[in-house]
This record gives sequence, C-alpha cells and structure tokens, in this order.
Amino acid sequence: MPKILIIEDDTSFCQMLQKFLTRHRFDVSISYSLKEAQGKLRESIFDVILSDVRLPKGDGVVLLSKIKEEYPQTQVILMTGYADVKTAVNAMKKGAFDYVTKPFTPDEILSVITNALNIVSLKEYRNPAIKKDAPREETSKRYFLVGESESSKKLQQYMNLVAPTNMSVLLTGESGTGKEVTAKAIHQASNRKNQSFMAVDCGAIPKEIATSEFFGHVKGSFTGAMEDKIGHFEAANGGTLFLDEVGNLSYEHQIQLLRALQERKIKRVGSTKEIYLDLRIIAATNDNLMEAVEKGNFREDLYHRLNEFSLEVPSLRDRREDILLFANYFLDKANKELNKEVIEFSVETKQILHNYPWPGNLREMKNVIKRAVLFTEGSIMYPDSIAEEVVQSPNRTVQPKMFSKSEFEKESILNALKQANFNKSKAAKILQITRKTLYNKIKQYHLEA
Ligand SMILES: Nc1ncnc2c1ncn2[C@@H]1O[C@H](COP(=O)(O)OP(=O)(O)OP(=O)(O)O)[C@@H](O)[C@H]1O
Repeated sequence: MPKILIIEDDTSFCQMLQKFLTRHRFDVSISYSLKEAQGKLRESIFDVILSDVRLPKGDGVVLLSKIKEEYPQTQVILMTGYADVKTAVNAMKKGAFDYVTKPFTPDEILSVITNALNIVSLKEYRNPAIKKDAPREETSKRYFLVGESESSKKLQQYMNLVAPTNMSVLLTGESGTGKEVTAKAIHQASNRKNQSFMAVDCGAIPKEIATSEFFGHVKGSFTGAMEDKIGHFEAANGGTLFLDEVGNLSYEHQIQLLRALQERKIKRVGSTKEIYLDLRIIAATNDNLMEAVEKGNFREDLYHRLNEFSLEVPSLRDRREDILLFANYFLDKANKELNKEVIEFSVETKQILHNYPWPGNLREMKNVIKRAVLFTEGSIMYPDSIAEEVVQSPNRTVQPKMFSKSEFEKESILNALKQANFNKSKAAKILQITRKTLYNKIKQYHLEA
C-alpha cells in the first residue's frame, strides 16, 4: 500500500484528508507540525508527502529541500492557499512534484497523488514478489516497472538523467521491449508531464496522407479535406511527440520532419499561418538507423537531430534477472483484467518462464501470461496452462518429463532448503514463493526435519 504523510496544522482538515485517503487504500500518517513530521520521517520512508506550505515554526519549502536531499525517491506535493501560489511555484523549481490550491476537490488530490506515484515507480525498484511493503495489486497499477538487472538499472539511471532536459532521445531495441512505455515514462518524469504525450507510429501512416497527419490541413486544401484538421505536431505542442518506427519514414517526410525540427515552426497543409513549436521529440526504431544512414536510406542530419541522446531498451534475454519480476507484474495485471485470482507460479512454471528466450520480449510475455491466467483454474499456475511453444522451447534446460510435477516440486524445495541451510525464509525467497506456501509444501511432501 503506498505510504503517504500529511503535514498540516489545521487538525480537522488533516484528519478529514487522512480518512478520505485511507478509504482509497493509502497507508496515511499525519503530523500537525514540522517537528512531528521529522520524527515520522525518521521512522518510515514515504512514497508521497502532502505538506501545507505554511506551517507553524517553519515552512513546507524548507522541509522540501531537506526531504529531496535525504529521501530523493519521495515525491512532495504542496498544499497552498491562493496567496501562496507563487511560493508553491518556486517550490516546484526546487523539486516539489506539484502543488494543489486549497480548497481542492477529492478528484484533484487523487489525480495528483496518482501521478506522483507513477514517478515513484520510475525512480525506485520494487519487487512485487518479494517486498512486503509493496503489495502486488498496487504495483500492477503502474504502467512502468523498473527491473533489477544491471541493464535495467542502467536504463533507469539514464532515463532519470535525460528526462528533465529537452534533449531529443532515440530509443533503440527489439520489438516489444518497451520503447513506447519508456518514452512515456521519460515524458512523465519531465517538466512537460502536464502537457500532452502523442505517440505516432510512422510505419502505419500511408505515405500519401503523412504530411497532413503530421502537420494538419485546412478545409478544402485537397480533395477529401472536408474540415480543418490538427496534425500530430500541433496536438503535441508544449509536450512530447513520440515517433515510433521512425526508420520507416519516406525520404520526403524525413525532409519535412527535419525542417520542422530545425525551424521550430510548421504550417498546416493549405495554410500560410506559421505555428510555433515547443516540442520534445522522442523517436524509436527497431532498425539499425546508422546502417540505414550508410546505405543512404535515412538522412544523416535528421539522424543526428533525433539522436541527441540514445538509449537502448534491453531485450528480455539480456535481463534474465527481471523475468520473474515482470512475470509477476503481468500476472497481477491479467488477474485484474480477467477477474481471476491466480496467486503464483508453480516452481516448474517459473523454470519454464525463466528459460524461454522470449523473442517477442515483454509484449510476448504479457500475452503468454494473460492467456495462461485464463486457462488456470486454481490459484497456482502450472505448465499445462502455458502455451505449447513456450513449454516446448528447445532452450529449456529443465526437462519436465523427467519428473512428475510433484517430484519436480519436491526436489526443487529440498534443493532450496539445503541451499538456505534450512532457513525457511531464505528458501522461500530462493523459490520466490511466500513462506506460508513453503510451510504448506513442506507439510505436503513430509519434508520436516
Ligand atoms: N518497463 C515496463 N513496465 C511495464 N510494462 C512494460 C514495460 N516495458 C514494456 N511493457 C509492456 O510490454 C508491452 C510492449 O511495450 P511497448 O509497446 O512499449 O514496446 P515497443 O518496444 O514500443 O514495441 P514495438 O517496437 O513493437 O513498437 C506493452 O504492453 C507494455 O505495457
């Protein structure tokens, strides 16, 4: 359950807010003064702090600087009266996530908190299967999960670095690795987060209408232009434009795109009016764009404009340590979508998921798990629910036919217990199951010492 600390000297307002947020399944602590808040901060780590700007014996902005220094993963939302808005804006420059002006509506505060929690998920790693303070249902609400492998951590680190800048980012990586969600997460962590994020699949736009799709048109400018139309550039103005499959742009549209980016202005087709752009571009490609440049299929000048900062989103094969983390994440999502209650994977299922090469990366995993959840009848997912091609993959190192399901499970549990020196908590961690499940299995297989 996400942890929230409210710092507010108006006791009845503070308690009312606490009740409201507790009803919405947040773990809420309150403090009526800065001193009290400092004590709470020493005791726990909070995901979000909601603080009044004006507090007796100090103010929320001073506290903010301290929090940002000591607990950088905690997001701070300031609550302010009308007269304090200027202070709140200054506070945002110092790292506050956002501010809300009193009086605010329940919807307003919930929406700001949800946005802040999305950023928290970008900044910290939380393993839904292991960490007790991050129940899986909360984690599955987040659209971007950070892995624990070295390559995921590196990706995360670079994302944090580039997000607050205006630099164009070129995302590379195989299909299904998460380039679009990475682009969205960068947008969410930038100061454009309250503006639009527009995703355009350059490979899906027919060549004949691409100019009008990008830049818009005015009524009557060509046959079929029945109404004025806003293009993607204009729609994303102020925010971020994500150009997916940018390598598929025709040469003519590459020139148009380059011109728009250089001049920072566009005209709708059939119009003479110039529209000034304030856009951040994030582009993505599965192709080797440098090779396309060498072959003369992609303009070098455009390549350099798009590639002010490049990020490679790793394939799932290159971040095997993340496989079970993502599998649990997709399991939770599928449970919600299909209204099922599959709690965990059997030991053998985990081996299968772990050993499969995942050529379609996270997209494939999401689909495989959703389908398997649909086929699972009880609360544990066994291999018979998983698509044949995944179970039969030649890359599997474990041959399930060697053991019956229970023999295999018993063997794995014994191995884990031995490895953990018969410490059950450690063994449960190795097996990635809860302690309760481990105790039940030990009983079932008569493995008590
Ligand atoms: N870090 C992540 N956290 C949560 N979900 C993710 C993550 N990365 C990818 N996914 C999920 O995996 C699927 C594929 O992601 P996405 O569409 O961003 O991939 P892509 O690299 O843009 O694919 P393509 O190149 O085919 O367009 C999506 O359903 C997305 O939600």
